[in-house]
Amino acid sequence: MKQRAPAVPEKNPGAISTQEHALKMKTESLNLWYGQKQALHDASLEIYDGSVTALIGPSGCGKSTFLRCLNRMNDVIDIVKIKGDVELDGEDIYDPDIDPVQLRARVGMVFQKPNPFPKSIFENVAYGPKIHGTATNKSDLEEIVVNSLKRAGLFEEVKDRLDEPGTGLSGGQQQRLCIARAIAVNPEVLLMDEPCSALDPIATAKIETLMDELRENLCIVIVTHSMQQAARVSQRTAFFHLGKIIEVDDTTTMFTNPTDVKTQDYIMGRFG
Ligand SMILES: Nc1ncnc2c1ncn2[C@@H]1O[C@H](COP(=O)(O)OP(=O)(O)OP(=O)(O)O)[C@@H](O)[C@H]1O
Repeated sequence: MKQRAPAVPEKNPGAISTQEHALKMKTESLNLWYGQKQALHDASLEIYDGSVTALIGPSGCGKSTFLRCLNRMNDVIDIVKIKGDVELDGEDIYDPDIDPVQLRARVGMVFQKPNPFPKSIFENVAYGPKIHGTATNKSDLEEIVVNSLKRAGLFEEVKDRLDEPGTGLSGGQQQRLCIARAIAVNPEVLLMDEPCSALDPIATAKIETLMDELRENLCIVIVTHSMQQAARVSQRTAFFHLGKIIEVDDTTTMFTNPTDVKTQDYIMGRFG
């Protein structure tokens, strides 16, 4: 059965003013090849502070590839070649002087499948601050871990078992643990690649609420297959098709009055 266009839910956070929110990241004419196969074509996007940007589009259109360009996660794939600009606060993140490890502390990432380390809950969150040297002593570290777990909405559920393995938590709790781990190093941008696809509706709702709280202090870019989720959590949406960004606009406009016929067809469920 064909999917119907998602009504923009009442919970939709509404548009942000791109005048009032600082431009945090920007891609310009971004092209990416996996060997001979071009996966991104001249992708240009502006990403604003204090907002959630949703990347939507049919399977294989390049959403995850684009997301991974924002913190150079594609660097680890040998056959990848990239051309074009990606800026963070006006600085080229592909400049040879930029250390990708430091960059990934500023632009953190949460993946589709929760992937806690095989360590305790405490150690999962303490890992980043330890390797980046953000905590100078034990009590600093404890404070960072507790605060990160609180910000990720997980502390109350785990406060009595911080020494137990992170892998022993439920799927939704593990994903919030991964969010706590990502925010423990105070990233400025958080990339989320289908963070709720392995979660039930209650765990999904918790993550969505969390995203709305977290965006006060950072900017979020989320890849989602769910148009309803894009409409619920994001202020801006970019529609991808065959490696191109076809349309980008504030989320309400995108879902109620898209300009491009391909966007209309996708959100009406005519393909994808
Ligand atoms: N490591 C890789 N090596 C070769 N090709 C790849 C690799 N990763 C992705 N691709 C190809 O690049 C294109 C874009 O893939 P990508 O995963 O970015 O799309 P997507 O929109 O995120 O898809 P989905 O919604 O199914 O996750 C696809 O044709 C895919 O097969």
